[in-house]
Amino acid sequence: MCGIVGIYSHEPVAAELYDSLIHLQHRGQDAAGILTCDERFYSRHGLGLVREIFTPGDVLPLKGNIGIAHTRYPTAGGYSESDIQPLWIGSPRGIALAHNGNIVNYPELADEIRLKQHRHLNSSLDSEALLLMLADKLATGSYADNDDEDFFRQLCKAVKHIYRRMEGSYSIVSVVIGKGLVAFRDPHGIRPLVWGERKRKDGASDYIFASETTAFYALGFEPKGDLQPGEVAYVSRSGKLFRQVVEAREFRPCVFEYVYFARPDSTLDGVSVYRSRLRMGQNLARRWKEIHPGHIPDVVIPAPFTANTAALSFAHELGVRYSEGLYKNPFIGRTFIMPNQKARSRSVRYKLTPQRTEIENKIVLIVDDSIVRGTTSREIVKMVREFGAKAIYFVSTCPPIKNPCFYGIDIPSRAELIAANHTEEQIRKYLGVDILMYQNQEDLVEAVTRRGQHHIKQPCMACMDGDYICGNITEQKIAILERQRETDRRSAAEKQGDGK
Ligand SMILES: O=P(O)(O)OC[C@H]1O[C@H](OP(=O)(O)OP(=O)(O)O)[C@H](O)[C@@H]1O
Ligand SMILES: NC(=O)CC[C@H](N)C(=O)O
Ligand SMILES: [Mg+2]
Repeated sequence: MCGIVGIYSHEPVAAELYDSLIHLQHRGQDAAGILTCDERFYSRHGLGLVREIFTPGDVLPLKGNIGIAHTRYPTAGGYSESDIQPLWIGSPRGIALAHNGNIVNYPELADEIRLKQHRHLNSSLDSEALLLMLADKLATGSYADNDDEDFFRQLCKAVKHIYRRMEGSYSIVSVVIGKGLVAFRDPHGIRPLVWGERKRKDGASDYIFASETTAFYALGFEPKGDLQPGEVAYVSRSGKLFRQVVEAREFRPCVFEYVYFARPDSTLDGVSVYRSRLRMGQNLARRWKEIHPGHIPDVVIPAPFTANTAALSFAHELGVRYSEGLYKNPFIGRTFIMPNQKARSRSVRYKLTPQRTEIENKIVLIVDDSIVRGTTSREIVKMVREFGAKAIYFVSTCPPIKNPCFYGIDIPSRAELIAANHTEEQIRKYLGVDILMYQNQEDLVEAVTRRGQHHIKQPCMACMDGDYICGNITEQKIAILERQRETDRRSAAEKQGDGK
């Protein structure tokens, strides 16, 4: 679930792209890159966290008033330098691109590119196939010609072709040398893409397109909303904004953005992430009272950080004390998006410290946003037991995750999903808790859609209900995709000298 950003400004953009990446760090911790342009591209990238990769001395020489940046959480390919984004090519024109999402039919498209078009793919990234297809369709015309309307028409045709051929999820920011900044969102709107405007004193405007609104306030951009499913936006070199929906299909924004991925201060597709998490906690507490009326805990403790918001409303609804009984070291990153199981397991104990005063001799109810592999929950329960809890209840604001995601969350195989292979009773025993309760799917959707100016009828929750909106995901295809990602990851881990 990478973070992407593109900025068109009247001043150099590199520093603002860096600042945006800091505000999108929660979406990807593996690698990051910044690319700017004037008459040529300037780029800098590396493996690791944004602060580890760039020094001011790296960022300031990146010239130009237009640029894009990316923070990566891999869902395809490996973890090597060649898979870092933004990607760019020099012919035709000079086009660069950053991608959030995952292209399901990448293997077929890659074969076509290699075997039929005899073109070279320099990475194992699905995003590269998208870049080549976009470049191909923009190959006519010249960058000397200055007709922005003409270019936008050509761009819309190119993106429409991508919509017809590329199955999966993709929110894209791109720069075309000599032309300007481009952004588009797949026709189902699976991954988020928001935009903002900053009016200058001279009346001109700067524009930003990003995965989330998180950096807008700091950079002085006013949030203007979301790109619609199937919408293309273009800011020409002279600063004119063009927007057009070229092909909308059934809108299916990913529900897991609200559950876990997005930062709580973001508003995505008209719904406040923070408020949706409060409603998740409220709905879950109402069910708890219905299903387990005699089991009122002494204290409600979140599995920090993401679950904090839902735990707050859960405790409020139950009339029980909310307590930060597990302290999370803020300097350690998110566990779930770490690339391998060894790193994830090690990390839970390393970053969380139980507080005896909040746990000992108490009936503790732990709220987490999700139980995916069960790594976090099992480890936390052990820690809370060690600190003397009398009984432990565990609730998850996300229903059981039983199916792989092929649209941008790196859970591509059922083998690693605890709920795909175990009953709730088995999971309860595995976690070592007295009561385990999951949110149900209806209550989750209700929590996301209850308020806000939005058009969400049914979010994508394929990981819970198996309803895959695109990519012709059959049982046979699932098996192929599971094997393929497993091979990718294994070879990446071998290169890193690390087991899975
Ligand atoms: O069942 P698992 O595979 O362990 O995954 C689920 C856990 O991972 C995430 O936390 P994470 O530590 O990534 O980050 P957070 O601080 O945002 O909660 C999520 O919030 C759950 O706690
Ligand atoms: N999480 C994402 O959006 C990943 C984008 C792209 N598929 C990659 O692996 O880099
Ligand atoms: Mg967590």
